[in-house]
Amino acid sequence: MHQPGTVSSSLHEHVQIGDTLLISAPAGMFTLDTTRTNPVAFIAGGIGLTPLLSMLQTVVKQQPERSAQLVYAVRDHHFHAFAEELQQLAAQNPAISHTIFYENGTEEDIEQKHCDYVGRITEAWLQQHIPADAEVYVCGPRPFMQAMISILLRKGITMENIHYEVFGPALAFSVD
Ligand SMILES: NC(=O)C1=CN([C@@H]2O[C@H](COP(=O)(O)OP(=O)(O)OC[C@H]3O[C@@H](n4cnc5c(N)ncnc54)[C@H](O)[C@@H]3O)[C@@H](O)[C@H]2O)C=CC1
Repeated sequence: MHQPGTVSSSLHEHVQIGDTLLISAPAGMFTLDTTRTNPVAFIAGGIGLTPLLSMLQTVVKQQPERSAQLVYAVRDHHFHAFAEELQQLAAQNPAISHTIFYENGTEEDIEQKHCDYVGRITEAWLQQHIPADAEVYVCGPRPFMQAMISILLRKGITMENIHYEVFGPALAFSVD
């Protein structure tokens, strides 16, 4: 069987607590463009939330006036990451909004304000809530990104304003 994640597997198998590691600074293309001032939307699926939360924190620090929204799709409350951080970030920053979708949620989850909607992010919701002039960052499982980017393109947002990150080879990635 193919072993996924060469680096993570090696870390799990060989590195011990207390070991000293030589690491380089982070690098990559999936970074927030803070020269832009148009509204920014972060669309996260599952653990794809992690880089987007970091970008949202950067908006708060460096562009507090910039309108920013986080849309987060996750299976249910067991998988809901950084719930408190997100609540606090949104509560302390009027320019930020966040919307949570629980794929397998219940009406009780909505009543208890764990999530806003039950089910996946819908085309109708994105069409209505993502501003046409938004800069959009998408990160999640491949089928999720394909679905989200296809909707954004149908909405008229151009690829120039859509940013996404595929973990591993990007060869199989295409949109409708
Ligand atoms: N950018 C990347 O390359 C990323 C890759 N992954 C990989 O994806 C796999 C699953 O990651 P999990 O965090 O467990 O995510 P997951 O499988 O729990 O999915 C998260 C949410 O995405 C939504 N979703 C999934 N497929 C969809 C589709 N076809 N259309 C619309 N919405 C959809 C659902 O609301 C679901 O609850 C892992 O192997 C992970 O490594 C995860 C995040 C980022």
